[in-house]
Amino acid sequence: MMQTINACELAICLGGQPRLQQVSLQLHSGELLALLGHNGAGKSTLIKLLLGLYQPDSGSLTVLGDKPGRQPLQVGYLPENVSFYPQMQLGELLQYFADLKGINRRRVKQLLAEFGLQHCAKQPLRVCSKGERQRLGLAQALLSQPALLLLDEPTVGLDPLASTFMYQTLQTLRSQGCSIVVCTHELALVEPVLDQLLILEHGRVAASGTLPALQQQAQLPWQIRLPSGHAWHTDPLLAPWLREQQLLFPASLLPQLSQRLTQHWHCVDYQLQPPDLRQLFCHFLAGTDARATLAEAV
Ligand SMILES: Nc1ncnc2c1ncn2[C@@H]1O[C@H](COP(=O)(O)OP(=O)(O)OP(=O)(O)O)[C@@H](O)[C@H]1O
Repeated sequence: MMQTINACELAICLGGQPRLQQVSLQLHSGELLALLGHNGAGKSTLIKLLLGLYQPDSGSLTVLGDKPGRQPLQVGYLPENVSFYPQMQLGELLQYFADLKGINRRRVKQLLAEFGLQHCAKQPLRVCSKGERQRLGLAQALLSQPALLLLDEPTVGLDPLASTFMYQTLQTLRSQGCSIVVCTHELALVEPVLDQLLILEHGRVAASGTLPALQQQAQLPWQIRLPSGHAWHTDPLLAPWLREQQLLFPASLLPQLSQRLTQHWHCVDYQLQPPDLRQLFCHFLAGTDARATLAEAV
């Protein structure tokens, strides 16, 4: 698998303050990285480094085997607050971006159709809905069929259907070999599609790796929801972990408990739930003040 991003010990100061420190990250082709962190953690700053808009003060960074910013057509970008010329028509604007990148009209038509934007192609941007503008934003990022897509909070303000559509699109792109970095607070939406996670806390890496690796590392309790109609409390092996209709236990006990359920109780219809991304996020950012309230709610 080709390495799309190779970042080693990146650091940058902005406005006289360290904004990123010792940030390392490797991403391969066809992988999706969820870039998470509290507001002001440094997510957008990292994206700007990947685009070559900022230069690191120290550390090394290659994007598609090159210095960042050297292959603009290979990198698609959807900024956080995308604003387009309000008086331009949606289709006209996509064509304008295509012309800037030297891309032909067929691709513009194809993207308008793919993103369900044909009906509003002749509408000025100022009357287009947030969802239509965001789909346009993604379409412009995909004009040149980039190998790497960088998305900064792509679903802010979108309704649940539009957000789901956005993540389905990302999943398709990923399966076609596109590498994706998505910066988001929509943990439930990104969880099923991510390959890797990078959680930033005040510019430093609070956690990074795959979801199973972080689930292992966090050592948060796992849950098994049990079916009703059994006297679970009579089992000396299960009883210590029983809370109403569920077992809450350390991951290391999973083989033992699941064996007990299947062999002793002949129970196979239990639901196993490892810690989810929201719980992991709170766990790894537990020291961050704003996170404390959130952690209590989980
Ligand atoms: N050009 C700049 N000059 C000075 N400070 C900056 C600059 N760009 C970003 N910062 C500061 O660096 C910190 C990280 O900002 P950044 O935009 O990367 O955070 P973020 O994680 O994307 O936040 P959010 O989730 O709120 O979008 C913030 O404190 C921000 O004010």
